[in-house]
Amino acid sequence: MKLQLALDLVNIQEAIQVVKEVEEFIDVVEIGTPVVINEGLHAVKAIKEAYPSLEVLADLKIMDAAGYEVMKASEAGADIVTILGVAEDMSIKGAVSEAKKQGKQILVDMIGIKDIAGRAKELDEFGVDYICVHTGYDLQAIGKNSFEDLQTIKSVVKNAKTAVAGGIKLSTLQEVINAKPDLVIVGGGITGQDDKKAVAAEMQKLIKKG
Ligand SMILES: O=C([C@H](O)CO)[C@H](O)[C@H](O)COP(=O)(O)O
Repeated sequence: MKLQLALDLVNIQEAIQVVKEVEEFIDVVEIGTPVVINEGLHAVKAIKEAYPSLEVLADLKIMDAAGYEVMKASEAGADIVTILGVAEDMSIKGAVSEAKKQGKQILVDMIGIKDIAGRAKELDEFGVDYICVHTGYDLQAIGKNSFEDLQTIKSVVKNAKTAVAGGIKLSTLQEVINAKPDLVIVGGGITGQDDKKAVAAEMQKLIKKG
């Protein structure tokens, strides 16, 4: 099980600084969608250059022009690129095909999907690397989480790795770990804390313990 740090509300310099604090406790750094919107793929390039030993995920949440966008993110240094599960099958297949060509991975974000089990089964057949259940900020605001959806994808996905994101905190991490996802994504649960290093260290400890 890997720990991914999601960076959403920072600029490039702040991102580099946050990663410096928690580098030893994380496996993947996510350049979040708001950062890509503000800074472009330069943010992906800067983080990969600063931390070449960490995997970098570009949270593009691709909806169309998938092959092209995966190619550009890959050129910037992304190891994993995200596409939305609601995208057309053709777009998902295009993303997978380009990622394979580039030696990269595709994570499908299931945000906004109603039939989680049905779509996860289809996506699993397309050869995506990760299927990620995700409660975005707007639904977190009304108290939702993705813990039940994680159980759902765990029960139907046979090939892809599973991931979970959305409002995970130190206090809720054990519940997530119990469902055994391959990747746990944490943003504000680390970046919003005064002692980011201590929280990330504790999270890594819990993940290693299982
Ligand atoms: O993908 C995300 C969100 O849509 C904003 O881009 C976040 O990275 C993801 O939700 C993880 O962040 P937290 O919810 O703060 O843990």
